[in-house]
Amino acid sequence: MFPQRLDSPLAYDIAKAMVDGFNRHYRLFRTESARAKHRFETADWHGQQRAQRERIEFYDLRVRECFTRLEREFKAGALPMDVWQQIKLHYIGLLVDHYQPELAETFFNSVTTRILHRTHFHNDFIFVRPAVSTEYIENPERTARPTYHAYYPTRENMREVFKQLVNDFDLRRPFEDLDRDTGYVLQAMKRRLGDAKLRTNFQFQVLSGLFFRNKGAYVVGKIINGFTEIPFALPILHNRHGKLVIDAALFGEDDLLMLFSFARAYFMVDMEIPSAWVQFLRSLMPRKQRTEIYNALGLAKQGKTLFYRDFLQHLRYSTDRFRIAPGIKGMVMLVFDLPSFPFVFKLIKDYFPPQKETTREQIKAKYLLVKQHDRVGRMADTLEYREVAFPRERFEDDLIEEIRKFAPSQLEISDRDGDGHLEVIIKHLYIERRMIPLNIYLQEAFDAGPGDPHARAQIERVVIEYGNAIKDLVAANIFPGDMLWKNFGVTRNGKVVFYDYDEIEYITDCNFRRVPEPRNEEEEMSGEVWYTVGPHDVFPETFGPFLLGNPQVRAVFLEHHADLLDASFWQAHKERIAQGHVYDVFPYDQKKRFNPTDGETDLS
Ligand SMILES: Nc1ncnc2c1ncn2[C@@H]1O[C@H](COP(=O)(O)OP(=O)(O)OP(=O)(O)O)[C@@H](O)[C@H]1O
Repeated sequence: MFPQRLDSPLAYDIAKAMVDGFNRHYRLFRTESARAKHRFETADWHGQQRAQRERIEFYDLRVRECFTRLEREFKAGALPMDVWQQIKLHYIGLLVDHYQPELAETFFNSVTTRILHRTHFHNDFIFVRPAVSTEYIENPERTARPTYHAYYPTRENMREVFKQLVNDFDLRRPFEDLDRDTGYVLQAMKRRLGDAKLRTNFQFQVLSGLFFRNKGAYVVGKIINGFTEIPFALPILHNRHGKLVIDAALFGEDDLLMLFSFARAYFMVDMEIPSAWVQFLRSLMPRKQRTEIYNALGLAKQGKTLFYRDFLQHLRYSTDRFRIAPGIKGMVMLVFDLPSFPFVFKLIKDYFPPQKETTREQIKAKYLLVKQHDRVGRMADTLEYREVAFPRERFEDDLIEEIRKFAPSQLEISDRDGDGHLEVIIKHLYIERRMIPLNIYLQEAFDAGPGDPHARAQIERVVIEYGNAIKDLVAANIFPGDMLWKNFGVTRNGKVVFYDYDEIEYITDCNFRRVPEPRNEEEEMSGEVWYTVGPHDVFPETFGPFLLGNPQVRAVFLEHHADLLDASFWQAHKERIAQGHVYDVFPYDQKKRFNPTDGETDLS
């Protein structure tokens, strides 16, 4: 019921305290993101990675701070519900001219859901749906930086305009040869545009801030010509002499999707009006959900909120049932999915078989490590949720039985909100993109038979990709622990991504060893491991028997990735990382680089 009067003197003060709490959060978040430019200019790669990691924590810290303030100053937990309703209305009022209203609404939800009882998690008290529009928000001040700039080159001045576009980012480090790089970019653009006539509206629209991640900075924009729009991104890197170079020109939605993939670390971008950035980015990648774009921009809580809204909407408009996910069941994770929805839901089992010496806390710590680490396009991002309620009638009975058997502590079946509908409530779960498990993918190709050329090509491509995935992980200082095919998935665009995190370790914590020579015949003939093995010892030459049973797989693997079976490969990279080296990992095809010998090479 809508209150006729806002008559609680406390309600405004509380709403104001919450907006202040959010503003403080966004100010800190933005400052940290803006500092990425300086870190890039000064080649502070460790600092960049540290900041990427630490920024993820900011949100929860600010929510906790705000919650504590409300409890201390206003005894928020004891307030009657009509006051809470007024708080929401005041809060909406305070957001009328706000530049990040959607994020502020999410912040409100994060704070209030810590205080209110679950039965009040509806639109009267929290923002189940958004209330304040994010359309057409602009900062009217003349000095404010707009979301994007438009440039209108002609054929004659294209080179000059393009150089201006790059110089407008005001990078405080010289380019080695911007004129040369401009030539590369314009050539690539010409190839892309073909002999299309330049229309009167021909222009470049470019987001006004650079996107920073690891050792790269990216210009992101689009070319508009008549009715055609071509998205583009230009990676800027340091070359081996510490000078800046434009390393490639990426055109089209597919290349941008790779750059903004869910399997990479979040970008650092200085944004005043994030919704306007999201809108622009969506125009470049219409197939990418808004939730994933917010995630890629480091606004992961907003991504989470939108994901949940999209998920509820999907549930309402679908009829299929949650089921045990296809593939080999996990020993520590219980995985289920909804066939019509492209994500999987993972919960940690209550007990594990003896070979898995781990605990719920350790597994959570590994998932957190992946969230905070550079995922280099090879580890899926996860969204973590607590107390998720699903309609009971949408669950298959054998899935319920499975959860009851392996994770009873995580399961509640009840009608908590008293609306007459039974719900399955899962205490803690991770949600991540569904992929085709690599073992299933390979099996399908094996089943097609060695005479099928398409299947053979598929096996070859995916085995090479698998080795590349492991090498990218190595570059990011990650040892996957368990490298079996079943722990990797194949994405929509054919990339191989790792998703089983419970055994990962830092490469620098592992001890890569050769299997010692047997000292006598008895040891030699022994089918058992006869040498002593420390807790962090890894014997790469023993990977083969588990992975390479199939002759075609074996041949392809040995041709491209035999080094992975050699302890010295791992040990050498471990040493370089330990010395402080940060490897380049390119979020685009190496073939697209203008000058592949520039800078360092990656591991492949
Ligand atoms: N993102 C995903 N997409 C598709 N299927 C998945 C995904 N994540 C997990 N699965 C399926 O669930 C199974 C178990 O998942 P996962 O490997 O994470 O569990 P685990 O308990 O850690 O496994 P292990 O027993 O190897 O330690 C996988 O083998 C796969 O079949």
